[in-house]
Amino acid sequence: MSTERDDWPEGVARHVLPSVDSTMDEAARLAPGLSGSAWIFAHEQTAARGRRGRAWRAPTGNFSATLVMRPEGGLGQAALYSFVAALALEAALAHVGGPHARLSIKWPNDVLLSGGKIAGILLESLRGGEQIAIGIGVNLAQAPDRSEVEPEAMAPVSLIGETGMQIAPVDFLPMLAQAFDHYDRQFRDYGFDAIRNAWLARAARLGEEITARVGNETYRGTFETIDETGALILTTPEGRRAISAADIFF
Ligand SMILES: O=C(O)CCCC[C@@H]1SC[C@@H]2NC(=O)N[C@@H]21
Repeated sequence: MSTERDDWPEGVARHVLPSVDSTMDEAARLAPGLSGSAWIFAHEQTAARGRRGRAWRAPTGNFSATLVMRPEGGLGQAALYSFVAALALEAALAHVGGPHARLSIKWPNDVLLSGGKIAGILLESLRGGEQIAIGIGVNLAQAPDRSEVEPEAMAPVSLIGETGMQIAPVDFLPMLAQAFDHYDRQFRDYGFDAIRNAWLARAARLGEEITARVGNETYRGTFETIDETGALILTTPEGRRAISAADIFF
């Protein structure tokens, strides 16, 4: 189903499914027939996945969707969309969570609420990078148990648990789609600098000591900034390091 309403970005398609294996898989199936952007939303996913092959629990009541789009600047720019998506997600959650919701973004794209992980973003390239799939899962109603995630990972939290606010996942979709459209326009009009500045204003632990795990190596240092490629800049006792992929621990 594809519809358009006033609270929905112009020219963007919407597919609403009762249940699906993973909205990422559905995105890959639909992508060849999509000329523009499309949000694929599911009330429930039975085989959702997270980053690095981890499983992702997506029960009814939590938000699950994937945006399929053609990235500005091709595959080279595609990874920067994870910052665009994180900003959009933070904005949509701020809208729902109200002024007291303590939101921040953990590099590169985990949105935190009250210091716990409320949402995850998974970016995959489709059809050789011609299109990208940006999968977003939000614990609106339920968070997995602490024992279900790695011991060093951020504690999972839910919107309802931290703020008492309740929103149906399907009602969260237009808020997120509009917020994404807003930051996507900023990216297209003003480049990554605009996104980078907005992202840094919301960054968790900026200027503080953090740990980055890159494969088997672990680096501890001060989180200085992110560069024009989105890499995390860490000042360690051995010098300045640009890290483009890592697990981050506080
Ligand atoms: O590991 C993470 O933090 C990323 C989690 C991404 C989960 C979302 S839910 C919607 C989309 N479909 C999936 O199978 N995964 C993503």
